[in-house]
Amino acid sequence: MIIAKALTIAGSDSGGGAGIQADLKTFQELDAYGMSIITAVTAQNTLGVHGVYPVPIEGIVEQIDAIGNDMGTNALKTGMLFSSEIIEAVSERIHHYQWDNVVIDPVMIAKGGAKLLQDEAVNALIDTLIPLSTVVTPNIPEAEMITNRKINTVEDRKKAAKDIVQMGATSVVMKGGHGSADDVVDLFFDGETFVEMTSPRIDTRHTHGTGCTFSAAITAELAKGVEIKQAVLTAKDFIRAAIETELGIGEGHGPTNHWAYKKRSVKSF
Ligand SMILES: Nc1ncnc2c1ncn2[C@@H]1O[C@H](COP(=O)(O)OP(=O)(O)OP(=O)(O)O)[C@@H](O)[C@H]1O
Ligand SMILES: Cc1ncc(CO)c(N)n1
Repeated sequence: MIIAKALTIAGSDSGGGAGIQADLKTFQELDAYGMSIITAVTAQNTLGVHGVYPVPIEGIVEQIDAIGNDMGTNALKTGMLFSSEIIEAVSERIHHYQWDNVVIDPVMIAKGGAKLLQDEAVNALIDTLIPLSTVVTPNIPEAEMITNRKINTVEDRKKAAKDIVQMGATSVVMKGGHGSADDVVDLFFDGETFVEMTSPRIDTRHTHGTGCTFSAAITAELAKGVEIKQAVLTAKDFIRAAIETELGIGEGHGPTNHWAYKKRSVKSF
């Protein structure tokens, strides 16, 4: 049996709904063998981020080398990278190991408002990481930061997606979770064609870690050899099932239900 291997390079969420923990749960549910590089430890629950402790660069590089020198990976994603130094070190190692199927979730701010990426690190993201990516998955505020554009209309989104491809990304999914329209529209662009992936907005406050879970699902699918557009469609199904069947854990923005997709075999696309 060939085992698909998937790697996450991200921050730890003690609450288990986002970050490394969401990624590993998602990899497991989608039948990929999960591995992790921890870039920062957060003290976090459904009420917010209470502390951020970046791992020293040598510790991050040593974790990556431990995987690169032995196990390898079929796909990887990045999440919380926190500083330009971490972004540069991670980019250099991805390049060194010639890893492909690279999913960049440009995590910047947690739902409660805590900064998970320092402002000055956006340039390092653009210069070193985006050019290595198979797909970049910004939400609207992240796409605004990366492209330095205000995004209000669908046309604005398309222009921003084109800008990100110009920066060296192979494809982009601009996520539409933020906002209050009846439908959530994720815009996929592969450099040539735009595809709007639309689903009904689910009315819930339990959306902690939706972005992490979505990008982890794309990564697991790429690890198994699925092509990018289909990987994104499956990820949208996965996150939809996970949001629809909330667990009701915690007093604030609770985690999504990582079991739901496999248990229900939801297929809506
Ligand atoms: N209320 C919702 N109903 C249906 N789908 C949603 C909802 N909220 C988010 N999604 C889906 O979840 C995925 C992640 O989108 P979102 O815009 O929430 O990412 P994000 O802001 O990066 O998340 P995070 O806050 O975890 O970083 C997308 O596929 C989006 O369509
Ligand atoms: C560690 C971590 N990564 C990403 C997010 C974004 O959801 C978060 N809240 N925490």
